[in-house]
Amino acid sequence: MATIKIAYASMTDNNKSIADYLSEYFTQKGAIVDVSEIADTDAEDLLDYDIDVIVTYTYYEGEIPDDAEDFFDEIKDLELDGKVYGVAGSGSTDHEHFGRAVDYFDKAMQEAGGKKGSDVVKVDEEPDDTDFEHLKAFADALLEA
Ligand SMILES: Cc1cc2nc3c(=O)[nH]c(=O)nc-3n(C[C@H](O)[C@H](O)[C@H](O)COP(=O)(O)O)c2cc1C
Repeated sequence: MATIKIAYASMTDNNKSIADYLSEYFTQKGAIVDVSEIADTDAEDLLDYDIDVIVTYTYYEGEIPDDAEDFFDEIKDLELDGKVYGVAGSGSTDHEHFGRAVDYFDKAMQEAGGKKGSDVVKVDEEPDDTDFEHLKAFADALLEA
């Protein structure tokens, strides 16, 4: 049975909805899921699970959220050694750098030696039914990676 960590950053709950959806879906599929806010998570915790999922908003002009900065920096010191990961997140297409924090985390996890189990998923503001379909495919790809 796969163990999965979902670490998320969210101010107005769009990314919390994504994390909650993924948590429910993985649980339905028989995985053991642990969900926490990035601000309360040590990056080293990622080493304890079979699959790591990061869910984040993007802030300022395409930046990592303040509450995710420490966690992001800690990822650089990890040796993920082929561990499967995926990154998703809600941003806003009203901004020039739509969902860029998602790409930053994806790159950091890859550079730390993670195995990308799915393409990233970016959501425009609140997730709708189409987004949930994309998130389901994202979750399935991670389980199969
Ligand atoms: C001041 C500010 C700056 C933002 N900058 C960006 C940005 O550069 N790129 C982006 O995709 N979204 C940007 N956003 C939009 C948020 O990432 C988006 O609303 C997201 O859904 C918030 O997620 P949350 O509800 O989980 O907090 C910005 C929002 C605010 C309030």
